[in-house]
Amino acid sequence: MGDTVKRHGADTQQPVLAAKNVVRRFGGLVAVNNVSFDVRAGEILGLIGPNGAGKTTMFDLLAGSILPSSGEIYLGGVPVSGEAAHRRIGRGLGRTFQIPRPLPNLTLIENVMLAAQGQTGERLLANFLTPWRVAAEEKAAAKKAAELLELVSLNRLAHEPARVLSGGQRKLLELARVMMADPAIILLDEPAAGVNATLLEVIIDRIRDINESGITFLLIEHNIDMVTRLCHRVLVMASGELLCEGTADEVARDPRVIEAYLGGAA
Ligand SMILES: Nc1ncnc2c1ncn2[C@@H]1O[C@H](COP(=O)(O)OP(=O)(O)OP(=O)(O)O)[C@@H](O)[C@H]1O
Repeated sequence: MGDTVKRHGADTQQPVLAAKNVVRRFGGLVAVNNVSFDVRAGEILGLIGPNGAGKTTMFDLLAGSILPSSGEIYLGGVPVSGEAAHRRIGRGLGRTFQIPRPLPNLTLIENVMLAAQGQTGERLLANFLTPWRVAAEEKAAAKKAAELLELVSLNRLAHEPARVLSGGQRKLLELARVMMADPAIILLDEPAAGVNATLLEVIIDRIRDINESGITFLLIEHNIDMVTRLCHRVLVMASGELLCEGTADEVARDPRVIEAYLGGAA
């Protein structure tokens, strides 16, 4: 796990992840407008809002794929706004994408192993000088990858090429891949999109299990049933701004939220 962020129970006062007055402009468009929020250790926080609200831009800012025009992002209390995405992964931030793209011809287990952080085998000189250490690390990574595939209910397919997977199974594989780096918090981008009803239940159960093991989640999701069942708290964005926050039931009844969705649909 990253040094910066501890799993919940270690320090419940400090938010795992925080945005303070974050602004992101694309030319004249303000995609994220002065947004502030905390993600508390151990929670599953939902991020919802109509199309174009700024949710994906917010994820890109949190993960470090893009930098804010102003404002600050904190990971475990440490300011990280200027840090590259891979540094934030090292600090305990994991992220999945709406459309996962595993390497189709590699097996599931190989795909998960590829996500391992800082393997000695990646460094040529170390590989040459300490081959026994590389072999031991590879064995440990294979064991961990197998356990993670079991955790996401894909162990049966561990030695199949990733190309055989359905869209929903790719989401589960993506979850296993992200877990390989021992994240403290995982940003999930639309885990329910394009997933059939049976697999959706598996995904909900697995996210719940992983959360109960101590990992915090922030998830963008349009499937309100999933949000209601999983999220302890929900943030609503519209037109780049944070409109309100509360439980799923509270925000669903909020007239500003209803208005934002009706406006977006018009
Ligand atoms: N790279 C970019 N260049 C210019 N405009 C962008 C860029 N990325 C996003 N935008 C604009 O920023 C606004 C917010 O987009 P964003 O994708 O963050 O919304 P969203 O809430 O994730 O929407 P959806 O639910 O449809 O994915 C939109 O008006 C979008 O067109």
